[in-house]
Amino acid sequence: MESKSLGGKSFILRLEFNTETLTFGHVAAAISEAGGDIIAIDVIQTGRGSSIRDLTVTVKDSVQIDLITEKLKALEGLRLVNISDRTFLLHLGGKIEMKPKTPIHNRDDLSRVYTPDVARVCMAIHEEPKKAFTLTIKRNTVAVVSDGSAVLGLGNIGSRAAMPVMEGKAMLFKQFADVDAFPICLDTQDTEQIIQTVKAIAPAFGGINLEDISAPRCFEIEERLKQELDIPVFHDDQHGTAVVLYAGLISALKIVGKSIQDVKVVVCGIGAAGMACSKILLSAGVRNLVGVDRDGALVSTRTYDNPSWQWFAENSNPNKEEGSLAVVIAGADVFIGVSRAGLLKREDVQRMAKDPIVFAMANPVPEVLPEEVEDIVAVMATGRSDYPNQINNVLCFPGMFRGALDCRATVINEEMKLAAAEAIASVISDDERSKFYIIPSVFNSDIVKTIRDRVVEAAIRSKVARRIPREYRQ
Ligand SMILES: NC(=O)C1=CN([C@@H]2O[C@H](COP(=O)(O)OP(=O)(O)OC[C@H]3O[C@@H](n4cnc5c(N)ncnc54)[C@H](O)[C@@H]3O)[C@@H](O)[C@H]2O)C=CC1
Ligand SMILES: CC(=O)C(=O)O
Ligand SMILES: [Mg+2]
Repeated sequence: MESKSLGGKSFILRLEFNTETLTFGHVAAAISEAGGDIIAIDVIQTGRGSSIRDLTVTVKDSVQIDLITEKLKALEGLRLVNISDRTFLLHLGGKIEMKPKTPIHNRDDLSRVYTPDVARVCMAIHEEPKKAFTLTIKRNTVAVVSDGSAVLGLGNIGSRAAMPVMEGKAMLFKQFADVDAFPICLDTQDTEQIIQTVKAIAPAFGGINLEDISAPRCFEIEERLKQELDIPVFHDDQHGTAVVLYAGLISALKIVGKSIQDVKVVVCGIGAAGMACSKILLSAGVRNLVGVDRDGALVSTRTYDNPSWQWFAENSNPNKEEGSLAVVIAGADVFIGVSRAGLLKREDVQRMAKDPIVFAMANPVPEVLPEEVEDIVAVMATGRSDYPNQINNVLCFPGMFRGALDCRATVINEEMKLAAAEAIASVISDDERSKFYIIPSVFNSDIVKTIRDRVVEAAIRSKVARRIPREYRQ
């Protein structure tokens, strides 16, 4: 994978230099010539004739870090003490921790939080199981469950390697919605074992967020768990992505002045995300939607072993278009990529209809990088945090679960998903909307609350709420 497309990186260089033979200007010039930007300087130690400094340097391409190192090593009087990758530093020891809500100072405290007094609380729950929601962490917890089979667009990298993403999701849950989420990476990719394991851990949780489990197993796992558990089960890559995509597309279509019924949409990658994004668009009125996977367009003149593809072929592609992405992209108004890096070429975009909308949402590297096509697209979005228009399920899942937990919903249903999409779309006014601002940022202070409120209202309306939050009580 090309380092450039993984985005800018920042490193901390610890340098010791002889201040009698070398000025800081020499050091800064060497870094700049090799393509680095110094964004912070910390003086660690100064002594007679020498100085130790930490320089935080950003580079666009990791090749530049080698150039910087070479240039610095060539400077007489300078010692490169250490290089640290800031991203790895941030991951040292993991990104999250658990903290007690009250301190335990003495034996009396100990008796109450633990044995003997805890037994009375246990028995209260035993007698009335729904008290688990008031007397345990259940009312605020979500399990982020993965089997490591489709981690971002990195593929089947396994459960250990999936942990940094799941910790990241847990972190986002807490930071944006104050939900206590637990990363749970399972050492099995067997559908039945995953279902049974999630069922077995469910008592501790108010909701289950399935993450990065590949299609088609993810469909059965989610369906079965929805039927067999009484707490919301939500496959984020399917529904979180579809909700945000739908909100983004409504907004982008306003920019180009096209209507959802009239556009040709090509979805590349009919896996978990592609299937759900397509379903939401078909139910929103898209008539001409063509799905493309490894063997080209899914079309009803062919038969598929994968039942979800068979359904897809029978419910899309009305003109029975066949061929590769490069073929079916002709005349498309919208490209939605939820597949792999680099699959969409500039020549493909040139063959799209006037004012093309390109949502290249594969992570970490999109189907096409914005800089490759920005001069020929009307609206461009990616799933990443380092470009404008981030279409990413992070905009949905914190507010969605905040709402579902607050009303103790038994499920997350279609009404709640639609409410979340409308909430996201409502945060940007027509005056604010532009080709670089079709979707609110996850840092928009209104986003989680707006989604949460609409989700609670939808859950109450559709009778899946077990608790009516105070502000909705008559
Ligand atoms: N921006 C966002 O919020 C999200 C982005 N994604 C991204 O979407 C991608 C897919 O994720 P999932 O649906 O969870 O994985 P998945 O494994 O369920 O689906 C991926 C699909 O892409 C297909 N594919 C692979 N190579 C292809 C090719 N050369 N041409 C056409 N199709 C090809 C696979 O056959 C599969 O059907 C990943 O890159 C992921 O990071 C997923 C969820 C959310
Ligand atoms: C954003 C996300 O969930 C993914 O790329 O898989
Ligand atoms: Mg994911």
